[in-house]
Amino acid sequence: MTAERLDGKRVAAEIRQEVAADVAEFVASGGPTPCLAAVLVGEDPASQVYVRNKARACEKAGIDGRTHRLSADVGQTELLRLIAELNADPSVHGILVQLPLPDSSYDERAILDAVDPLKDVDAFSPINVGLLMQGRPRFLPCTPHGIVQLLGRYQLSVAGKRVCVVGRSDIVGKPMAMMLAQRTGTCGPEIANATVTLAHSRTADLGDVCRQADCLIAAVGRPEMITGDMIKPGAVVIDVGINRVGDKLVGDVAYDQACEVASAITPVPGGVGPLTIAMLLHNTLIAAKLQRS
Ligand SMILES: NC(=O)C1=CN([C@@H]2O[C@H](COP(=O)(O)OP(=O)(O)OC[C@H]3O[C@@H](n4cnc5c(N)ncnc54)[C@H](OP(=O)(O)O)[C@@H]3O)[C@@H](O)[C@H]2O)C=CC1
Ligand SMILES: Nc1nc(=O)c2c([nH]1)NC[C@@H]1CN(c3ccc(C(=O)N[C@@H](CCC(=O)O)C(=O)O)cc3)C=[N+]21
Repeated sequence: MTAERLDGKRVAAEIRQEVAADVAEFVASGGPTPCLAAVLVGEDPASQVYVRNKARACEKAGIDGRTHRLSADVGQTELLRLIAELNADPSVHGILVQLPLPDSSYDERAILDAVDPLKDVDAFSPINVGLLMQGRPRFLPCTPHGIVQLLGRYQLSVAGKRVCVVGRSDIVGKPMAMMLAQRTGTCGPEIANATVTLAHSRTADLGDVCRQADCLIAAVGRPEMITGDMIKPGAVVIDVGINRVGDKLVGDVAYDQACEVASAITPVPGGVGPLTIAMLLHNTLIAAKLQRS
């Protein structure tokens, strides 16, 4: 079998056009130009790329994208001061603090908690996590939401099926598992009602657990750790991993092997990454709408 390539880049472009049209309509109706403030602390090269891509995407969608670059040693107090300033600035609708922060001198939890929940376009604040958990989300976290959109637009239903999410981070794995297990309509009309297994580094017999899955979602951060023998024939494989190996980007899935077994798979690059950015733009427009009313 040669798996269908799920083109995240194309679907992301489609979503970005839809967001651009919605932004234009919102502004034409007298709304303010949506504005996203990204905060980048330090010089991490991957973060630089991501923030640059995001700024370009904002511009194309008619969103005002601002980047606040701080040196790695500004410190907790200064960073909290900037967040308080952005919270209080009515022209800023969305705030994103790029992770990871440069070192352990920052209390990441306290910094993310400081972002006004109405401007929390990453959906990392406790209130937004809680609302999602309860099935009444305000913002959906960007990466899992991008995956839901991709599955929906390729009409790959997971309803009633077994999904295995590998990785239990607060950014990807945990909210992904939660979203796919929700009732119809909770996270949009597209995708719900899966039977979800959430695997992690303490999972026994990971290969067996993965092989049960009709849909396998890898968000681990280990290059090509999901090998062909861990995939159920005909499964849909979503590779969230972004790993820099030498000068190449590789996913968490051994792509060539997986293509022989899976029915559909996302590539890296060009899979989940571009969708994350598209959903961030979507959330920025939602934030602007929330703050208008
Ligand atoms: N495409 C995109 O838009 C995005 C991509 N990413 C990428 O996705 C990957 C994961 O990121 P993130 O979710 O932040 O990851 P984290 O590093 O926060 O978490 C990794 C998870 O993988 C689990 N894990 C580690 N080793 C194993 C193993 N051998 N077997 C099973 N599980 C294991 C960990 O388990 P435990 O909890 O037990 O430690 C943990 O739950 C990274 O490559 C990252 O760059 C991230 C965000 C967005
Ligand atoms: N507060 C916060 N929110 C995030 O959403 C967040 C974060 N911090 N920190 C890091 C991770 C990672 N992440 C990516 C987004 C897009 C691509 C992306 O566009 N990738 C391109 C390739 C880009 C390249 O060439 O390097 C692709 O996969 O095709 C990658 C990774 C968001 N994250």
